Amino acid sequence: MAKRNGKNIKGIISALLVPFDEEGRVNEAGLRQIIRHNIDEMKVDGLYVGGSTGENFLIETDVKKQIFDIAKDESKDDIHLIAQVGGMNVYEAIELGQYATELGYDAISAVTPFYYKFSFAEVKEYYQDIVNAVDNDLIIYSIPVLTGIEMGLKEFEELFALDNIIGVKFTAADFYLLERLRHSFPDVLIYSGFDEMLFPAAIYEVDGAIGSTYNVNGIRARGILEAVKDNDLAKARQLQKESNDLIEAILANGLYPTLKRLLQLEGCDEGPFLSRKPMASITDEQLEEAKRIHEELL
Ligand SMILES: CC(=O)N[C@@H]([C@@H](O)[C@H](O)[C@H](O)CO)[C@@H](O)CC(=O)C(=O)O
Repeated sequence: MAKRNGKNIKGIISALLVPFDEEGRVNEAGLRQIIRHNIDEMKVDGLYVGGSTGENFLIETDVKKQIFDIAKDESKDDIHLIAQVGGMNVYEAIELGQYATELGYDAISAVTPFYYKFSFAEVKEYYQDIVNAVDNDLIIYSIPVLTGIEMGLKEFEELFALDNIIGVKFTAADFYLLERLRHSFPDVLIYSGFDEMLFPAAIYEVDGAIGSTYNVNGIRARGILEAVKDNDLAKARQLQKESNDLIEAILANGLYPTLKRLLQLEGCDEGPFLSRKPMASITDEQLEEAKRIHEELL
């Protein structure tokens, strides 16, 4: 299939949650409901498939492909699709990137390799290897707090100079760096990666946001982007405050189990909505708190 134009991907992009059953298999019917909920109710502009929110680092290559298949099949061409293919295995990243490109994904994304303390030269070669082998646009995924890979303006400049690297998912609270990046690379796509910091990121004119909580809070998030564009900062701040009341409660109760429970309470009710081991199953207390969050904060 022909390469799609990742440059059009802007706005609110949900990092797709994936429900699993007791044996760790994908609950396909539930996954399809989550995708439809994102498209029909949250009105998202796109889905980020295979992110950490999809528990991607806990699953096998063929299951990652299965999830890419289901997301493409269910969403057709209704929204943009980004396939997160990165990890510690560059050969897998290439295989998955080629697979998602064949399926018609608009772009791929790859987290910086983690765990080992890779040098910037190694990180750059990883991206070079992926873009050499995959005929698609690529969005860098930078999340230093979890990967330990810190990059500054100079490093980003080197990566943006590589063919087909079109953007970055910027998951950091470094607003100085964000401002410098926006100023220096007006044509590079920048996505805010921390949902609780969307308002300040929007002030710096990010092109969009990729995050987990948009699965249930996509409408408020869009409101933040629109209010900032309209220069209605009081409204944007209020929406971020409401979002952060919600995000704070979700994080305190356990991110993925709570988001999955909220989706169930929103009507995505087909089959089990468990996490993949070694992530723990939701407890009765967490279920109770999720109910309260749904009633009071959503
Ligand atoms: C570490 C983490 O979970 N980050 C989330 C955020 O959406 C995050 O859940 C949210 O801001 C709450 O802290 C995303 O940036 C991750 C993401 O999009 C992905 O890889 O699935």
